[in-house]
Amino acid sequence: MPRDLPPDALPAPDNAIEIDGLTKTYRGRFGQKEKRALKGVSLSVPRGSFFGLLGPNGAGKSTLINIMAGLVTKTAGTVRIWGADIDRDERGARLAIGVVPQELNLDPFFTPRELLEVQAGLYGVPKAERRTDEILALVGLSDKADAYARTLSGGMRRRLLVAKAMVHAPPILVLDEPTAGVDIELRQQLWEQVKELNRRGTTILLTTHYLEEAQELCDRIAIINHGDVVACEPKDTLLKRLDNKALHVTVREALTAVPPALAALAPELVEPRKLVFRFKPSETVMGEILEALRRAELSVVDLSTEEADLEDIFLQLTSSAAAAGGTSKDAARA
Ligand SMILES: Nc1ncnc2c1ncn2[C@@H]1O[C@H](COP(=O)(O)OP(=O)(O)OP(=O)(O)O)[C@@H](O)[C@H]1O
Repeated sequence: MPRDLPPDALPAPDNAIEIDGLTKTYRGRFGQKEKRALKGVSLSVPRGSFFGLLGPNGAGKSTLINIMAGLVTKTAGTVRIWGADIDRDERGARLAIGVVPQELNLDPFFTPRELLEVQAGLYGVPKAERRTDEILALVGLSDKADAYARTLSGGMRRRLLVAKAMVHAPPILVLDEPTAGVDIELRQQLWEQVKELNRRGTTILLTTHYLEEAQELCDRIAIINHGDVVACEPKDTLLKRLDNKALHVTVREALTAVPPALAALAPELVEPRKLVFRFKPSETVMGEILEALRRAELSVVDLSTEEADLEDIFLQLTSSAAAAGGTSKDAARA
């Protein structure tokens, strides 16, 4: 694929990716029913963001990524990548994006250096502009530059795929479940490298099942379920959505029932000396609970709080979408 403009010479749009009303229906074959994998997805990925696309198995994440990568044909809707419409300027869209696929599909008889050189050739990157050694260093594979790919560990292969997606210096990097099967240490290394790319300005779109990773890495998160977007917000807004906190209190006195003075707060007596108060921080301040405990003449021995995390939100949103028959807007408003 010849390349006219280095991606950094392209005008920088506000949104690295803009998806509007995207639908995909896989035709049923061999008597199977057709499958609506995407049901009118609209999403914007701001330039420079670290964007997480979360969803359970079969939600439609790979379909979405494969449409962006030009591997799957959409049924309807528009997709603009770095300002290039995938229907009208397919090449512009392809040049602006580097995709790290889920499968470790590498030619075993190429070395990392050869692989990156071949890939650079495919994208028409002139020899003088190739950054093979720099990219290998960035993904921590300098010392394996001349080893056959088949001798690399799973984690190294994964990092090589990241390197391969970067040879044409795309301003957007898409990672489809990049840490599946990668051990914890290598996962951390990979994340550090991807974070560094993001700090240097690359927009990252990541799909993952690991909620805690999305929580740690991403600044914006979209949740997709049954082909619908059920949430798309800055991470902090999403985390604030669950207005729920739990206060765990250990008291000196052994209780057999919740004292009447606490009844209005409806705590749960989980053990004779342990009470759990669930409350909405927007409505109840913790001081009110402590004051009620004092009125009930209980001596507090220990206190700890528990905040909602992304996992809670994820479960809440995906289950409410299922209950609502999977309609995105209703679920997102719920
Ligand atoms: N080529 C295909 N033909 C028919 N149905 C398909 C095809 N590819 C995907 N599907 C279906 O479309 C839906 C979305 O699949 P997709 O792979 O996009 O989900 P996903 O969110 O990426 O899941 P996973 O995390 O398991 O990869 C699923 O129900 C899947 O079975």
